[in-house]
Amino acid sequence: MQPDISVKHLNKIYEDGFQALKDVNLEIYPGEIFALLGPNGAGKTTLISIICGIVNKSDGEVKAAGHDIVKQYRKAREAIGLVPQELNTDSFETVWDAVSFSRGLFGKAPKPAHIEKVLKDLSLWDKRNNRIMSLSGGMKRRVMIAKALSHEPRILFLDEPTAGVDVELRRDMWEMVRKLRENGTTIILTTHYIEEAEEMADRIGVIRQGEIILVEDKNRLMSKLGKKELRLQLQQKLDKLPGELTLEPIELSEDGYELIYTFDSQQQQAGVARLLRTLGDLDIEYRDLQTRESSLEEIFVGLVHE
Ligand SMILES: Nc1ncnc2c1ncn2[C@@H]1O[C@H](COP(=O)(O)OP(=O)(O)OP(=O)(O)O)[C@@H](O)[C@H]1O
Repeated sequence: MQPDISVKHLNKIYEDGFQALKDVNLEIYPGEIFALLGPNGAGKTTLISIICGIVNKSDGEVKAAGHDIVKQYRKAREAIGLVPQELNTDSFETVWDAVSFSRGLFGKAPKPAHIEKVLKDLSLWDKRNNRIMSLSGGMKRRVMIAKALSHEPRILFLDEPTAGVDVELRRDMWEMVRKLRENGTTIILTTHYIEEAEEMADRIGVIRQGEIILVEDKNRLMSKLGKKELRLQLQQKLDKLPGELTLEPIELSEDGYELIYTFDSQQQQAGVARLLRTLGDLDIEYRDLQTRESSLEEIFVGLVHE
């Protein structure tokens, strides 16, 4: 399958000499939801801006929908809708006019039926005659998405789509993004909210200091890098960890009443079974046990701070 976005050996050095992207390689396929994660200043916006033709690359090759973003600028740009981080919504225009106008900017002939569909999909139809400045923050965000979809792009970039929005609206946005994907749109989003990536993404890319350090299917990432923790509450206090247990990644709590065993999700069964057998052999009794899985957040923090 031909990727919708293809980035090869991309570098970006800003005029002041700062290298914001270092040999970035990335492919994103039709119909995916791809989440780009990275700490502040990692290069997420720079990467998106280059793909969308807003910032010039230093070198490398970037294609959108099979079109080179420099040599076939128009075609590449036409395939992309961008919802930027900064919302520009002080407009006196009505929702309908603003969204229709955006379509015109791409040189596309008016298509009221499409604008109507976009507004309905985004629950903006009732507001079509309202001025944008009179809308709530959440509605304004939807207008930004409607504008980005006005020219029927197959790829949608969302830069921090839910920054600063409340939990309810965030859930609404997630629902909406899923609906767009069902209609065949490829979606690339950057986010600080790991929960957002965990909830929505099919694949996750992690960028740190301008380098893509990992691209992985979300579920595989969680099972590959996720850790599990087993906590055992002991019947009797232990003064120190018995020698038989020191080979395992196991700790004794300060008060001596709890054993904490951390293991990779993949080695789960063998390790836990062995541990429980050893405890039995040593006559160490426990009265309760709990397990906990690490979240994507913990995996992410581990990755970017390595
Ligand atoms: N025009 C510019 N000139 C010089 N350096 C820049 C310019 N724009 C961005 N940078 C630097 O490039 C790096 C990457 O910035 P970028 O905005 O791409 O990061 P980001 O991952 O999107 O961060 P955030 O999550 O904070 O939005 C930062 O160190 C930033 O200061």
